[in-house]
Amino acid sequence: MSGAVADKAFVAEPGAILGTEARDWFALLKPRVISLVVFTGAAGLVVAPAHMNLFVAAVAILCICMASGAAGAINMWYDRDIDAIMTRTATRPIPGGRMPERSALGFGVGLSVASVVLMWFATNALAAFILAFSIVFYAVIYTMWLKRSTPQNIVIGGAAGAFPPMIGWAAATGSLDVLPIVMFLIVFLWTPPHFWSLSLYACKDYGRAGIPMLPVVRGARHTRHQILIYTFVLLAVSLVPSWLHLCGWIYTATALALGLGFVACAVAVVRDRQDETGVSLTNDAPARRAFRFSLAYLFLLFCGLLLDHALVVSH
Ligand code: HEM
Ligand SMILES: CC(C)=CCC/C(C)=C/CC/C(C)=C/COP(=O)(O)OP(=O)(O)O
Repeated sequence: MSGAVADKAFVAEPGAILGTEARDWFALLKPRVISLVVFTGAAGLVVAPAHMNLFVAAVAILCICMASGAAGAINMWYDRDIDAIMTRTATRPIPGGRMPERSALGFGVGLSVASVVLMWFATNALAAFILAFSIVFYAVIYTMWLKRSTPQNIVIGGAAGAFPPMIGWAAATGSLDVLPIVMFLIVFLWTPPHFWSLSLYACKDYGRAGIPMLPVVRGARHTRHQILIYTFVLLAVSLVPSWLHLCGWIYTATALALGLGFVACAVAVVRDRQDETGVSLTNDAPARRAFRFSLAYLFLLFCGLLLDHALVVSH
């Protein structure tokens, strides 16, 4: 969509109250998504072997929050044309006509710069560098390039959302180690089954918007099998910290139980009743369940890691 067209679409409501505007700025940050992103970043910071000043730790977590929100705002600015087409995203602040596109871009870029500078001053150059790289990875490499060009978009682009545990660890220690790299790999391998479960039932939306998501390009049957493969690999990689004796039994039991639960969800997705083209005859009930489970999986796995760190590893 050209700037002129989008600007015409923006009609400032004369009676707009501050509450409505604040809600739109907030929505631009994709707050529910960043809550989990920030939690994984905080987990990386907490399990790192360093005694960090509480105030500095809080500032570092705030920087991850600002950066992921900023990247989300730039994503919404760039994707305003396709967001207007998809039912799920049509009421977002820009396609909904409640925010001028340039304001969203300025907000995203300003917040990005502020988050990186603040992280550098508060912690160290390594954490600030990975933070900046994550913003560029999500806002430019995923959003502006991969998302519209390849069905592997979220496999590669998923790296953006996997960096926060490394950022948290780097903020605390000024360096990296095996555990934050494995935490990166866990989020990286979790992203495809997380997103492809949703894309199975949001497939029509993506098709109409011309986004080459896997079920649109390769079909639902292929996507179901890919989900199953990734959950198996995720289960194996989630146990690496146990094999390397970086975690204790609480983490191992959590990873095993959650991993088997995720595999069971994926098996149900593969076995869903389908027509001859692989399209679900159950309104994608198993895929919807797998998506919900993916959110619980990542949250609880990192809870297990934190609990393990508090009760087992540090004693
Ligand atoms: C490229 C990678 C990813 C893609 C393409 C993706 C895509 C999506 C999409 C399309 C939704 C639905 C949002 C909606 O209904 O408006 C969603 C929801 C969600 N995603 Fe992801 N996601 C990715 C990575 C991540 C990461 C790394 C995290 C956190 C670590 C995450 C956490 C969440 C959460 C918490 C929700 C639920 C939001 C809600 O309830 O509205 N996602 N994701
Ligand atoms: C520290 C830092 C900068 C981290 C970045 C973390 C982050 C925001 C990861 C991406 C998660 C996400 C919402 C992807 C969906 O994008 P989409 O455009 O495919 O989804 P949409 O259709 O809902 O807009």
